[in-house]
Amino acid sequence: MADDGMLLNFELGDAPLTTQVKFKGGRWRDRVKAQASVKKTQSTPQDDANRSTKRQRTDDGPYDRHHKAQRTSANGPSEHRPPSHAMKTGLISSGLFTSNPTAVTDFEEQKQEQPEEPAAPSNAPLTEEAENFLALGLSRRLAHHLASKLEMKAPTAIQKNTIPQLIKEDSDAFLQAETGSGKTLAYLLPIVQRIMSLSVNDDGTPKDVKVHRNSGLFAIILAPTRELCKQISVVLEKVLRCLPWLVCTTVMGGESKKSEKARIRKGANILIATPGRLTDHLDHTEVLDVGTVRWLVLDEGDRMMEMGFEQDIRMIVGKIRQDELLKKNAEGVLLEGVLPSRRVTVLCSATMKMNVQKLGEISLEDAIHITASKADMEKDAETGAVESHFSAPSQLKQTCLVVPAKLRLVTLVALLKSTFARRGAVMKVIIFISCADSVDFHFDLLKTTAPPPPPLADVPAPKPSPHTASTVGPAAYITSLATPTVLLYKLHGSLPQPVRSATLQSYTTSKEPAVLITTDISSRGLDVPAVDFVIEYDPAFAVSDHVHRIGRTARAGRAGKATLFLLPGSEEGYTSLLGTPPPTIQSYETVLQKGLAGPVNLPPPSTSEETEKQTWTSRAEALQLHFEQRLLTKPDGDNAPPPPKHKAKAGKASRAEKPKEDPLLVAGRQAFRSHIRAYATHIGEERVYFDITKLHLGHMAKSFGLREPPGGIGGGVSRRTHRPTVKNGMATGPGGSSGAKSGGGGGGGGGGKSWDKEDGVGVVDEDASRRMREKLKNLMNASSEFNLG
Ligand SMILES: Nc1ncnc2c1ncn2[C@@H]1O[C@H](COP(=O)(O)OP(=O)(O)OP(=O)(O)O)[C@@H](O)[C@H]1O
Repeated sequence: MADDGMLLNFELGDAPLTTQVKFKGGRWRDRVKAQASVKKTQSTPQDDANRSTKRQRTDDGPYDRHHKAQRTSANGPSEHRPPSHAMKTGLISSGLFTSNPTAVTDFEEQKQEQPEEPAAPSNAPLTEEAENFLALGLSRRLAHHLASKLEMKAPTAIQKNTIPQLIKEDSDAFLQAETGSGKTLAYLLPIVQRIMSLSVNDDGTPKDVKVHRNSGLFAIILAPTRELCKQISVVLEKVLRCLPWLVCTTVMGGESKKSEKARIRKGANILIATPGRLTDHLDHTEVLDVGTVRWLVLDEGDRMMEMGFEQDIRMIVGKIRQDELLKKNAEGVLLEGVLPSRRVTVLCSATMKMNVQKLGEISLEDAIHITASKADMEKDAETGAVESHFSAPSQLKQTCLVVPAKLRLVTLVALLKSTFARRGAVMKVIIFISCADSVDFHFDLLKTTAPPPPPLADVPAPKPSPHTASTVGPAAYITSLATPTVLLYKLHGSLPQPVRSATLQSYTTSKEPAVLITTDISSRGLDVPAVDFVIEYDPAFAVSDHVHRIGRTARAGRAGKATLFLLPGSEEGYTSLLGTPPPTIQSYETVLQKGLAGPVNLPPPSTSEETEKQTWTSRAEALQLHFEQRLLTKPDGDNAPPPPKHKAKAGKASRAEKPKEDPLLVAGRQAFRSHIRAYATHIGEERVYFDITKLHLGHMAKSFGLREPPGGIGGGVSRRTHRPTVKNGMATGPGGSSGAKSGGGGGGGGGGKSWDKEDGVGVVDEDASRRMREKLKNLMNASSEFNLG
């Protein structure tokens, strides 16, 4: 799974936490009844078995772990609500609205600070009267093709500043502009224009020189993910339709190397590649000649560095330089005057960090910094410094939802339900989740378990694609009378490439409202223009990733909304990093009230009178209870029968005879573990907001439909009382074996240095965290970039 091989240096223990449930409100008799019933419902037969087994494991250390107390509400919503339906029927598993930490933000005060007027789009194309592609130096043929076939009549600001520069000058360039501002065409159009000029005069008449696919490879474009490579190649193919003698091709992990070799042999003028696969071809595909390469574009350069492609990029740059020197003598005549006399490197990113500067040092020489705003460019040229411009498109409406951990899942459902309440208002949503296991789990949880409706006699049923059978399905819970069908999609780096491509294609072209649940694999460059709403259910590992994630909406001047889920307390401080104006902070109660104003379709169907009478709080409780019960259902649909008491106490022997668990429960536990591990990989500067020691694991487990946190997060490692020794970068010490793998409930605790927290949760040091983050990202985003085959 996605986090295989993750090494942890903290111990959260696998002992179950007993959830302290306090019921408030209603009659005391109801409270006592509910308390008694929760004890009964919380203690499932399976839990009993687990607990008794764990108590016998003396090597696991104490299991009565102390958790940091969070600020709890003195008068949460439950204070004034009537006893809910679930309470009356004795079905409560634990108080959803009790013992929750309260937000530190003053919502009322914050509301008043918000500007009333929506901002004008900052990444839209300019007006036709002000600018056009002809004036920027593109040929009539190309400009006409853009206007007539691609409906692009005027450039965007970054295109306006980049195209003339790259057509006239041969200096390296660093393009930095907001997400969705048209950077792809900003670097593609000048390259195509100059290659075209080899064989066509300015007035459109042909030259004597005939350029064709075998004339040489003139440009290489590197991108971090296969999805992005594919997307760039689609855009380029559309542009090249007016110049059919020019050819582009792609090489990327997950595709057949044999067919890639065959395409290279046939000849191409522009190559789009992932760095790993290109270095592989440079090593093994003799026919790949990079001696004529005049442009090297590094799209999403910072991401490539984060993903550990530095060595590959060094190798590619070195190889092009070396072959360039050899080639100059042989074919200099053909290229002279029209193509750049030297290799031009173009770096491209919406965000810039130190690692991009490093990338610049590897590949750029005297690069000019091109941004969408001339004022920024002039300032940078004056000061000689390249400033970080981290901003989201101004028309993008950002909100933060401060949700206590226990209420996260029901709030997500309520948010989606109200999003699709009006037909056609929102067509495409993306939900970002921290790791692949959690994506899998939420996809399975939120999709319907009902069989598909029988096909109508006179309408042939559409043939389901074998590639999307496990990644696309109709959603449950979030549909409404107005929007009876919402399709759910999942996408992450652990899926096979054909599945990834087919899923993305199906999501992009879906005519039904669609929700894509995904990891950061979809955060960079992905251009699905119709995305109206981005939900960051788990915050990004770094604020720059947040900028890219929310940038999947509000593209090219369109409107868009983004909502970030935060936990009450220190996470709220994260909003200070999110630019100006800061996002509006919303209360989860508003979302729940709106989303659960009407009944949620939960089996078994209740009478309409019964569901109509429910309040939003009781609907939320019923929904949470429903999720928890789904996880406790045996695969055959029955609830697990209680095992005989003697078996529960029988220690090891009983483990072999455990009743079969629901796959959803197994997935929920795995998702929880991976999520907690992923949480520890927030970058150092932001860990003050995302402090793993402040997470309430019991509450967080509830958001995975679990009644208690599963074991095995740093499993098998005893509580540390003194520092482990560090060997070869791996921590060893009591209970932790160097190099042991985590995951699947077992595992070890290598990889870190400090274990200095009283509560047994080790602090992850910066270096270990970086390694973990890299590893996680690699696994999430480009797992098979490194498994070329
Ligand atoms: N001149 C233009 N007129 C109209 N639409 C345009 C123009 N240029 C680009 N677009 C559209 O804008 C959208 C965003 O373009 P692109 O993907 O190149 O943005 P980007 O700046 O690379 O974004 P990101 O940083 O998120 O990768 C695309 O759908 C593209 O078709």
